[in-house]
Amino acid sequence: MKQIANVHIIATGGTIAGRADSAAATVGYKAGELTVGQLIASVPGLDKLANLSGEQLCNIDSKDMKEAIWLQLAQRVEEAAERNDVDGIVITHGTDTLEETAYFLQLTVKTDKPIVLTGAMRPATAISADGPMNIWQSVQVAADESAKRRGVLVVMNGQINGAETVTKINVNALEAFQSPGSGAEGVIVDGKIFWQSQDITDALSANKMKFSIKNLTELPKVRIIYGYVGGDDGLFVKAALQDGARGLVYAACGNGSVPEKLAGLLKETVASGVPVAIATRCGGGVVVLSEIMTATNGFIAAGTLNPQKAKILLQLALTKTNNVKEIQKIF
Ligand SMILES: NC(=O)C[C@H](N)C(=O)O
Repeated sequence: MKQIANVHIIATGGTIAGRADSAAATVGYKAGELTVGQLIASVPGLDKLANLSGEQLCNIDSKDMKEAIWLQLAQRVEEAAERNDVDGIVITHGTDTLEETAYFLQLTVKTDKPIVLTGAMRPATAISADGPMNIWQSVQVAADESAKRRGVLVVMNGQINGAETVTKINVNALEAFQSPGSGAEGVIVDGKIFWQSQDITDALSANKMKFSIKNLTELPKVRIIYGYVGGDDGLFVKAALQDGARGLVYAACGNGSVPEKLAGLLKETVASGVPVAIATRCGGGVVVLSEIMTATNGFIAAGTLNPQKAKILLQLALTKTNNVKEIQKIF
């Protein structure tokens, strides 16, 4: 008899575990209601795909995800990945902050086993709920040898995206997640996985790059400042600094376009020892800064990372060093 893989499911809540009063409701529901056991039971034949175990870490709407929960989750994922009787891990999660959790795990969890995050856009009680198929496909990816050494993956709506590139691009559609620029790593069609990217990492060197969170009880405070017309008075920069921010991410309107009025304050911020990463609100492209902005002013270019992911990398970089040049290298 063919051996099937062992997949451990960690449930955290979200719409995938959401319940509404009516089967037609896709908005007025409560996220984080079903338990991990109920989620597993809702997918017919899942036990034939893999030997399953499950745990409930929390049961929340992911708008309420906390960095303290990330620290617990990363530890639980790593512990599960170290077990000989676990071949892959699936994490069920709300979609609103799923990309952030995925990227945090990507930067912190040392393993070469598949780690897959999934969620749903329709609550579990809806007609044509997308959760069960997403769970099925996630377990399938987590159980597959070919998904090893690909970093943390997000499986939704038949697409497999990488944690670093994926972002939620639609608030209603089932195809809510995409990787602008790079595209999906793979797709799942008719129960088969088709990889579109051959981007397999060397697990040893990838793991060496990971940040250790073992002794952390909280992450350094980093705030995102959003760029927009009329938002150049520095109010939020000053408030963030007063509140003890150890780093800032500026979500510029374009490629590194810091308004003249704000540039002075941000330069002073860097000079005072608080690093500033420049990302973009554009949703695509690579932020590349001029020599003057990096070498002279000490700004950090976020590259392809969106502001919310640049924030996570800056937080973790700050656990190692405050040195702007070092942090520029990490980015
Ligand atoms: N589709 C979803 O999962 C949205 C929900 N608000 C959540 O992030 O938990």
